[in-house]
Amino acid sequence: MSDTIISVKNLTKQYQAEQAGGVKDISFEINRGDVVAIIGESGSGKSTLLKSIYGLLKTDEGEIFFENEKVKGPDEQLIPGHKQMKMVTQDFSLNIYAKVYDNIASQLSNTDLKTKAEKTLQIMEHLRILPLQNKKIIELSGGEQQRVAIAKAMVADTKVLLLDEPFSQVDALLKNQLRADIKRVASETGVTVILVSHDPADGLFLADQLLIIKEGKLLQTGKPSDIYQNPKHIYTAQILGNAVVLPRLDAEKLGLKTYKEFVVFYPEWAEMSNSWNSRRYEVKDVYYKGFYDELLLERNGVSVRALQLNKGVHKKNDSVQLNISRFLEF
Ligand SMILES: Nc1ncnc2c1ncn2[C@@H]1O[C@H](COP(=O)(O)OP(=O)(O)OP(=O)(O)O)[C@@H](O)[C@H]1O
Repeated sequence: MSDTIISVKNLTKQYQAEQAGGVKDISFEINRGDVVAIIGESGSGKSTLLKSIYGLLKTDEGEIFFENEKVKGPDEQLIPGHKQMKMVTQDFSLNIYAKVYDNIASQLSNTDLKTKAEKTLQIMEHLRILPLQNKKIIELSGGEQQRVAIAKAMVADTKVLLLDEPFSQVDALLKNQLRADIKRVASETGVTVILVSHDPADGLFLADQLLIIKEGKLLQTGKPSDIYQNPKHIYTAQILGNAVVLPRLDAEKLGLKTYKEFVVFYPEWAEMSNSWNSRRYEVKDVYYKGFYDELLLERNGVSVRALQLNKGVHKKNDSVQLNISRFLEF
Protein backbone atom coordinates (compact mmCIF):
# COMPACT_ATOMS: atom_id res chain seq x y z
CA MET A 1 0.00 0.00 0.00
CA SER A 2 1.29 3.44 -0.82
CA ASP A 3 2.25 5.70 2.03
CA THR A 4 1.87 9.41 1.29
CA ILE A 5 4.57 11.59 2.83
CA ILE A 6 3.76 14.90 1.16
CA SER A 7 0.57 16.21 -0.28
CA VAL A 8 0.14 19.50 -2.05
CA LYS A 9 -3.43 20.77 -2.33
CA ASN A 10 -4.45 23.56 -4.70
CA LEU A 11 -1.21 25.46 -4.19
CA THR A 12 -1.07 28.93 -5.70
CA LYS A 13 1.85 31.31 -5.25
CA GLN A 14 2.12 34.46 -7.30
CA TYR A 15 4.85 37.04 -6.98
CA GLN A 16 3.00 39.96 -8.45
CA ALA A 17 -0.63 40.94 -8.41
CA GLU A 18 -0.73 40.29 -12.15
CA GLN A 19 -0.66 36.71 -13.33
CA ALA A 20 3.05 36.45 -14.21
CA GLY A 21 5.33 33.90 -12.49
CA GLY A 22 4.80 31.54 -9.61
CA VAL A 23 2.58 28.45 -9.60
CA LYS A 24 -1.17 28.08 -10.04
CA ASP A 25 -3.58 25.65 -8.42
CA ILE A 26 -1.19 22.70 -8.20
CA SER A 27 -2.21 19.46 -6.45
CA PHE A 28 -0.35 16.15 -6.16
CA GLU A 29 0.85 13.57 -3.66
CA ILE A 30 4.26 12.01 -3.08
CA ASN A 31 4.87 8.52 -1.75
CA ARG A 32 7.45 7.88 0.95
CA GLY A 33 10.77 6.69 -0.47
CA ASP A 34 10.07 7.79 -4.03
CA VAL A 35 12.32 9.86 -6.22
CA VAL A 36 10.22 12.63 -7.73
CA ALA A 37 11.40 14.85 -10.58
CA ILE A 38 9.85 18.22 -11.31
CA ILE A 39 10.53 18.94 -14.98
CA GLY A 40 9.91 22.14 -16.88
CA GLU A 41 11.63 24.87 -18.77
CA SER A 42 13.29 27.88 -17.18
CA GLY A 43 10.84 30.12 -15.34
CA SER A 44 8.06 27.51 -15.28
CA GLY A 45 7.80 27.59 -11.47
CA LYS A 46 9.86 24.55 -10.43
CA SER A 47 11.90 26.32 -7.74
CA THR A 48 8.79 28.09 -6.48
CA LEU A 49 7.17 24.70 -5.96
CA LEU A 50 10.24 23.26 -4.23
CA LYS A 51 10.61 26.26 -1.91
CA SER A 52 6.91 26.16 -1.07
CA ILE A 53 7.12 22.48 -0.09
CA TYR A 54 10.01 23.32 2.23
CA GLY A 55 8.08 26.20 3.82
CA LEU A 56 10.26 29.04 2.55
CA LEU A 57 7.53 30.95 0.73
CA LYS A 58 4.33 32.51 1.90
CA THR A 59 1.76 30.93 -0.38
CA ASP A 60 -1.38 32.67 -1.64
CA GLU A 61 -3.75 29.73 -1.61
CA GLY A 62 -3.79 26.03 -0.89
CA GLU A 63 -1.92 23.89 1.60
CA ILE A 64 1.04 21.55 1.84
CA PHE A 65 1.09 18.61 4.22
CA PHE A 66 4.09 16.67 5.51
CA GLU A 67 3.01 13.39 7.16
CA ASN A 68 -0.51 14.85 7.41
CA GLU A 69 0.67 17.97 9.21
CA LYS A 70 0.44 21.35 7.56
CA VAL A 71 3.82 22.75 6.53
CA LYS A 72 4.27 26.15 8.16
CA GLY A 73 5.13 29.18 6.05
CA PRO A 74 7.98 31.61 6.80
CA ASP A 75 5.71 33.93 8.79
CA GLU A 76 4.52 31.12 11.04
CA GLN A 77 7.87 30.15 12.54
CA LEU A 78 11.16 31.68 13.62
CA ILE A 79 13.43 29.78 11.27
CA PRO A 80 11.81 29.13 7.89
CA GLY A 81 12.11 25.59 6.52
CA HIS A 82 11.05 22.17 7.76
CA LYS A 83 13.06 20.21 10.33
CA GLN A 84 12.60 16.84 8.63
CA MET A 85 13.37 18.08 5.14
CA LYS A 86 16.62 19.44 3.75
CA MET A 87 17.07 21.53 0.68
CA VAL A 88 20.22 21.69 -1.42
CA THR A 89 20.29 24.84 -3.51
CA GLN A 90 22.63 25.68 -6.33
CA ASP A 91 24.97 27.64 -4.04
CA PHE A 92 25.52 24.54 -1.81
CA SER A 93 25.94 26.56 1.44
CA LEU A 94 29.18 24.82 2.41
CA ASN A 95 31.98 26.23 4.56
CA ILE A 96 34.58 26.45 1.81
CA TYR A 97 37.61 26.66 4.12
CA ALA A 98 36.60 23.67 6.22
CA LYS A 99 37.26 20.03 5.35
CA VAL A 100 34.69 17.82 3.65
CA TYR A 101 34.40 15.63 6.75
CA ASP A 102 33.80 18.59 9.06
CA ASN A 103 31.21 20.16 6.77
CA ILE A 104 29.16 16.97 6.89
CA ALA A 105 29.77 16.09 10.56
CA SER A 106 28.72 19.61 11.61
CA GLN A 107 25.10 18.53 11.12
CA LEU A 108 25.26 15.96 13.94
CA SER A 109 25.31 16.55 17.67
CA ASN A 110 28.37 15.89 19.83
CA THR A 111 26.52 13.84 22.41
CA ASP A 112 27.62 10.55 20.83
CA LEU A 113 30.91 11.04 19.01
CA LYS A 114 31.18 7.41 17.89
CA THR A 115 27.81 7.52 16.14
CA LYS A 116 28.66 10.93 14.71
CA ALA A 117 31.83 9.57 13.09
CA GLU A 118 30.08 6.39 11.87
CA LYS A 119 27.22 8.27 10.26
CA THR A 120 29.52 10.78 8.61
CA LEU A 121 31.73 8.06 7.14
CA GLN A 122 28.72 6.05 6.01
CA ILE A 123 27.07 8.88 4.09
CA MET A 124 30.41 9.82 2.52
CA GLU A 125 30.77 6.23 1.35
CA HIS A 126 27.23 6.25 -0.06
CA LEU A 127 28.05 9.31 -2.12
CA ARG A 128 31.55 8.11 -3.03
CA ILE A 129 33.39 11.03 -1.45
CA LEU A 130 35.27 9.11 1.24
CA PRO A 131 38.65 9.75 -0.46
CA LEU A 132 37.93 13.50 -0.31
CA GLN A 133 37.25 13.62 3.42
CA ASN A 134 40.37 15.60 4.36
CA LYS A 135 40.20 18.04 1.48
CA LYS A 136 38.89 21.55 1.91
CA ILE A 137 35.75 22.46 -0.06
CA ILE A 138 37.66 25.15 -1.92
CA GLU A 139 39.90 22.43 -3.38
CA LEU A 140 36.98 20.49 -4.91
CA SER A 141 35.35 20.60 -8.35
CA GLY A 142 31.75 21.79 -8.68
CA GLY A 143 30.51 18.21 -9.04
CA GLU A 144 32.41 17.08 -5.93
CA GLN A 145 30.98 20.00 -3.96
CA GLN A 146 27.53 18.97 -5.13
CA ARG A 147 28.06 15.49 -3.65
CA VAL A 148 29.28 16.98 -0.36
CA ALA A 149 26.24 19.26 -0.21
CA ILE A 150 23.93 16.26 -0.72
CA ALA A 151 25.80 14.21 1.92
CA LYS A 152 25.54 17.13 4.36
CA ALA A 153 21.81 17.40 3.74
CA MET A 154 21.26 13.66 4.23
CA VAL A 155 23.48 12.82 7.20
CA ALA A 156 21.05 13.86 9.94
CA ASP A 157 18.33 11.33 9.04
CA THR A 158 16.54 13.62 6.66
CA LYS A 159 13.16 12.28 5.58
CA VAL A 160 12.83 14.41 2.45
CA LEU A 161 15.70 15.71 0.37
CA LEU A 162 14.90 18.66 -1.90
CA LEU A 163 17.41 19.17 -4.72
CA ASP A 164 17.34 22.25 -6.92
CA GLU A 165 19.07 21.45 -10.24
CA PRO A 166 21.44 18.86 -8.68
CA PHE A 167 23.23 18.22 -11.96
CA SER A 168 23.94 21.80 -12.90
CA GLN A 169 27.63 21.62 -11.97
CA VAL A 170 28.54 18.27 -13.49
CA ASP A 171 29.52 17.27 -17.00
CA ALA A 172 27.74 14.55 -18.95
CA LEU A 173 29.74 11.56 -17.69
CA LEU A 174 29.68 12.56 -14.02
CA LYS A 175 26.04 13.47 -14.35
CA ASN A 176 25.14 9.89 -15.24
CA GLN A 177 27.12 8.68 -12.24
CA LEU A 178 25.56 11.18 -9.84
CA ARG A 179 22.07 10.38 -11.13
CA ALA A 180 22.68 6.67 -10.53
CA ASP A 181 24.12 7.41 -7.07
CA ILE A 182 21.12 9.50 -6.02
CA LYS A 183 18.79 6.72 -7.16
CA ARG A 184 20.80 4.10 -5.28
CA VAL A 185 21.17 6.16 -2.09
CA ALA A 186 17.43 6.87 -2.11
CA SER A 187 16.60 3.20 -2.35
CA GLU A 188 19.21 2.17 0.26
CA THR A 189 18.29 4.80 2.83
CA GLY A 190 14.56 5.13 2.11
CA VAL A 191 14.82 8.91 1.88
CA THR A 192 12.24 10.65 -0.32
CA VAL A 193 13.90 12.80 -2.97
CA ILE A 194 12.25 15.68 -4.81
CA LEU A 195 14.44 17.19 -7.46
CA VAL A 196 14.02 19.99 -9.92
CA SER A 197 15.53 19.83 -13.38
CA HIS A 198 15.13 21.48 -16.75
CA ASP A 199 16.53 18.29 -18.37
CA PRO A 200 13.77 15.73 -18.95
CA ALA A 201 16.30 12.92 -19.20
CA ASP A 202 16.92 13.33 -15.46
CA GLY A 203 13.31 12.57 -14.74
CA LEU A 204 13.01 9.68 -17.18
CA PHE A 205 16.16 8.07 -15.83
CA LEU A 206 15.74 8.64 -12.13
CA ALA A 207 12.21 9.20 -11.08
CA ASP A 208 9.44 7.01 -9.73
CA GLN A 209 7.14 9.98 -10.28
CA LEU A 210 7.40 12.84 -12.76
CA LEU A 211 5.74 16.24 -12.56
CA ILE A 212 5.60 18.22 -15.79
CA ILE A 213 5.25 21.94 -15.14
CA LYS A 214 4.56 24.64 -17.70
CA GLU A 215 3.90 28.31 -16.99
CA GLY A 216 3.18 27.58 -13.34
CA LYS A 217 0.66 24.82 -14.05
CA LEU A 218 0.98 21.10 -13.46
CA LEU A 219 0.32 19.49 -16.85
CA GLN A 220 0.70 15.87 -15.82
CA THR A 221 2.07 13.68 -13.06
CA GLY A 222 2.69 9.95 -12.89
CA LYS A 223 5.23 7.25 -13.70
CA PRO A 224 7.77 8.35 -16.32
CA SER A 225 6.90 5.46 -18.68
CA ASP A 226 3.15 6.17 -18.46
CA ILE A 227 3.62 9.87 -19.14
CA TYR A 228 6.01 9.21 -22.00
CA GLN A 229 3.68 6.73 -23.68
CA ASN A 230 0.50 8.70 -23.03
CA PRO A 231 1.28 12.40 -22.78
CA LYS A 232 -1.80 14.52 -22.16
CA HIS A 233 -0.33 17.63 -23.78
CA ILE A 234 1.74 18.25 -26.88
CA TYR A 235 4.28 20.09 -24.73
CA THR A 236 4.89 16.97 -22.63
CA ALA A 237 5.65 14.87 -25.73
CA GLN A 238 7.95 17.60 -27.01
CA ILE A 239 9.90 18.06 -23.80
CA LEU A 240 10.20 14.33 -22.99
CA GLY A 241 10.79 12.84 -26.42
CA ASN A 242 11.39 15.63 -28.93
CA ALA A 243 8.15 14.59 -30.62
CA VAL A 244 7.19 15.45 -34.20
CA VAL A 245 4.10 17.71 -34.19
CA LEU A 246 2.04 18.05 -37.37
CA PRO A 247 -1.07 20.16 -37.99
CA ARG A 248 -3.97 18.09 -39.36
CA LEU A 249 -3.54 19.14 -43.00
CA ASP A 250 0.15 18.21 -42.97
CA ALA A 251 -0.63 14.90 -41.29
CA GLU A 252 -3.15 14.10 -44.01
CA LYS A 253 -0.51 14.69 -46.68
CA LEU A 254 1.38 11.80 -45.06
CA GLY A 255 -1.68 9.57 -44.94
CA LEU A 256 -2.30 10.07 -41.21
CA LYS A 257 -6.01 10.69 -40.72
CA THR A 258 -7.33 12.65 -37.75
CA TYR A 259 -10.37 14.69 -36.75
CA LYS A 260 -8.32 16.60 -34.19
CA GLU A 261 -6.01 19.57 -34.73
CA PHE A 262 -2.62 17.90 -34.37
CA VAL A 263 -0.88 14.58 -34.90
CA VAL A 264 2.08 13.88 -32.62
CA PHE A 265 4.59 11.02 -32.65
CA TYR A 266 8.04 10.24 -31.32
CA PRO A 267 10.73 9.70 -33.97
CA GLU A 268 11.08 6.07 -32.82
CA TRP A 269 7.44 5.40 -33.77
CA ALA A 270 8.35 6.04 -37.42
CA GLU A 271 9.87 2.81 -38.71
CA MET A 272 11.69 2.02 -41.92
CA SER A 273 9.58 -0.72 -43.43
CA ASN A 274 8.35 -2.19 -46.67
CA SER A 275 4.91 -3.02 -45.30
CA TRP A 276 1.74 -2.23 -47.32
CA ASN A 277 1.02 0.86 -45.22
CA SER A 278 4.46 2.39 -45.51
CA ARG A 279 5.04 5.44 -47.67
CA ARG A 280 7.99 6.82 -49.58
CA TYR A 281 9.98 9.75 -48.15
CA GLU A 282 13.07 11.59 -49.32
CA VAL A 283 16.03 11.84 -46.91
CA LYS A 284 16.78 15.56 -46.55
CA ASP A 285 19.48 15.27 -43.92
CA VAL A 286 21.16 12.80 -41.58
CA TYR A 287 22.07 13.85 -38.02
CA TYR A 288 24.76 11.92 -36.21
CA LYS A 289 23.50 10.92 -32.75
CA GLY A 290 26.14 8.47 -31.58
CA PHE A 291 24.79 4.93 -31.69
CA TYR A 292 21.96 5.92 -34.06
CA ASP A 293 21.21 8.49 -36.76
CA GLU A 294 18.25 10.79 -36.86
CA LEU A 295 16.87 11.27 -40.36
CA LEU A 296 15.13 14.40 -41.53
CA LEU A 297 12.59 13.15 -44.06
CA GLU A 298 10.14 14.83 -46.40
CA ARG A 299 7.03 13.77 -48.26
CA ASN A 300 4.63 16.10 -50.12
CA GLY A 301 6.43 19.10 -48.62
CA VAL A 302 5.98 17.90 -45.01
CA SER A 303 9.04 17.22 -42.81
CA VAL A 304 9.26 14.52 -40.15
CA ARG A 305 12.06 12.91 -38.18
CA ALA A 306 12.77 9.20 -37.75
CA LEU A 307 15.51 7.10 -36.17
CA GLN A 308 17.94 4.95 -38.10
CA LEU A 309 19.43 2.36 -35.81
CA ASN A 310 21.43 0.70 -38.60
CA LYS A 311 23.68 3.68 -38.88
CA GLY A 312 24.76 4.92 -42.27
CA VAL A 313 22.37 2.72 -44.32
CA HIS A 314 20.42 5.66 -45.77
CA LYS A 315 22.13 8.84 -46.90
CA LYS A 316 21.01 12.31 -47.92
CA ASN A 317 18.82 12.28 -51.10
CA ASP A 318 17.96 8.56 -50.69
CA SER A 319 14.38 7.46 -50.87
CA VAL A 320 13.08 5.40 -47.93
CA GLN A 321 9.85 3.60 -47.01
CA LEU A 322 8.42 4.72 -43.68
CA ASN A 323 5.59 3.39 -41.56
CA ILE A 324 4.40 5.65 -38.73
CA SER A 325 3.20 2.81 -36.54
CA ARG A 326 1.62 4.89 -33.82
CA PHE A 327 0.59 8.50 -33.38
CA LEU A 328 -1.32 10.60 -30.87
CA GLU A 329 -4.05 13.08 -31.67
CA PHE A 330 -4.57 16.41 -29.93
N1 LIG B 1 11.12 36.42 -5.78
C1 LIG B 1 10.49 36.58 -6.96
N2 LIG B 1 9.88 37.75 -7.27
C2 LIG B 1 9.22 37.91 -8.43
N3 LIG B 1 9.10 36.94 -9.38
C3 LIG B 1 9.71 35.77 -9.14
C4 LIG B 1 10.44 35.52 -7.92
N4 LIG B 1 10.92 34.25 -7.95
C5 LIG B 1 10.52 33.73 -9.13
N5 LIG B 1 9.79 34.62 -9.83
C6 LIG B 1 9.16 34.40 -11.15
O1 LIG B 1 8.32 33.26 -11.09
C7 LIG B 1 8.49 32.43 -12.22
C8 LIG B 1 8.90 31.05 -11.82
O2 LIG B 1 10.19 31.10 -11.21
P1 LIG B 1 10.93 29.80 -10.67
O3 LIG B 1 12.26 30.23 -10.14
O4 LIG B 1 10.03 29.08 -9.77
O5 LIG B 1 11.10 28.99 -12.03
P2 LIG B 1 12.04 27.75 -12.37
O6 LIG B 1 11.22 26.83 -13.19
O7 LIG B 1 12.64 27.19 -11.14
O8 LIG B 1 13.14 28.45 -13.27
P3 LIG B 1 14.71 28.10 -13.43
O9 LIG B 1 14.79 26.75 -14.07
O10 LIG B 1 15.16 29.20 -14.37
O11 LIG B 1 15.32 28.19 -12.08
C9 LIG B 1 9.49 33.16 -13.10
O12 LIG B 1 8.77 33.88 -14.08
C10 LIG B 1 10.22 34.07 -12.18
O13 LIG B 1 10.65 35.24 -12.84
